Amino acid sequence: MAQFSRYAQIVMGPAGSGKSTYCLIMQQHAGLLGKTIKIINLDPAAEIICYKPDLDIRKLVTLDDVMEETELGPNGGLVMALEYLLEHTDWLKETLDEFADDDYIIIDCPGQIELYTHMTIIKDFCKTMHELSYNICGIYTIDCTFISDASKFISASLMALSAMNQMEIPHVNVLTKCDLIKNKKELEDMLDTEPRDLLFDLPVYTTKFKNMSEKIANVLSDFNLVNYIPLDISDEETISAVMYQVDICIQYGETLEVYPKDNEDIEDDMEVDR
Ligand SMILES: Nc1nc2c(ncn2[C@@H]2O[C@H](COP(=O)(O)OP(=O)(O)OP(=O)(O)O)[C@@H](O)[C@H]2O)c(=O)[nH]1
Repeated sequence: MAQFSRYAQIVMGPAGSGKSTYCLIMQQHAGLLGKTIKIINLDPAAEIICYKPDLDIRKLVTLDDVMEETELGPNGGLVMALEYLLEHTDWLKETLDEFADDDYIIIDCPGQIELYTHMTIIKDFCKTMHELSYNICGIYTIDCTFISDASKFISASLMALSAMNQMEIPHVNVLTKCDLIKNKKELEDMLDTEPRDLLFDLPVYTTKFKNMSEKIANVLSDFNLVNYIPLDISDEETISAVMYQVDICIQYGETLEVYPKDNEDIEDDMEVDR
C-alpha cells in the first residue's frame, strides 16, 4: 500500500459552483492559523482566477495552444491539455518538489463535470498525485440553490454520487454560497432531514417519475450515501467545520489540533492551557 506523506484536496463541481472561491477561502483560513496552503490551477482555459496559483497548468499548456495546434473544440481540447499534463509529470513533480513538505495543496479543477463523472482523466491525475505521496480528498462543490427543493436535491445528490463513485477517493460534498441564504434554519432543517422524508415536496409530474424518485431517495437514505457540509464564507465557524471534516477524511492528524471544529473548541482548549 502507498505511504502518504503529503496532503491535498482536489476541488470538483459544476461550472460556477464556487470551486475557485473555495480554494481562496481555505487558503486564507489556513493563513490565519499559520498554515500554508498552496493552490494548483488545473483549468487550462481559465481566464480570470480569484487567487494567485502556486502551480498553474497554463504555464505548461493552455486550451488555446491545443485548439490552435489541433482540430479539437473546447471540450476535446480541455481533455487533451489534461492528458498533456499527465504526459509531463516531470514538470508537475519538479514544481511540487519546490513546495515545503508540510505544505497542504488544494487543486482547483475545471467545471466540466464529465471529467469526474464518466471520464478517467482527473482520476488518473489523482493516481499520479498518489504516486507522488499525496493523500487526496475529493471536494465536490454544490451551489446551495441546487438543493433548494426535493427534485433538485435528488439530481444534485446523483451528480455528487457519480463523482464519488468514479473517483474512489475520500470525498466531502460542500454546499457553497450559504451566505446568500436568508433562512438558515430552513437550510439546517433540510440538511437534517432524511432524503426519503423530503419527498412530500416533490412536484408530481407522472407516477412513473414519482416512483423512481422515491426509490432513489430511499437508496440515498438507506445507505446514507450523500451528505453535505454547508459553507458560508462570511462565517469562520463553517469554514473550520469544512476543514475539520476534510482532515478527518484524509487523516491529517496534525491539523486536528490546528483546525478546531468550532470556536467553542478553541475556547475549551484555551481553558485547558490556562
Ligand atoms: N456570495 C457568494 N458568491 C460566491 C461564493 N462562491 C462563489 N461565488 C461567486 O460565484 C461565481 C463563481 O465562483 P467561482 O469560485 O469562480 O466558481 P468556479 O466553480 O470556480 O467556476 P468555474 O471555474 O467557472 O467552474 C463568482 O461570481 C463568485 O464570486 C460564495 O460562497 N458566496
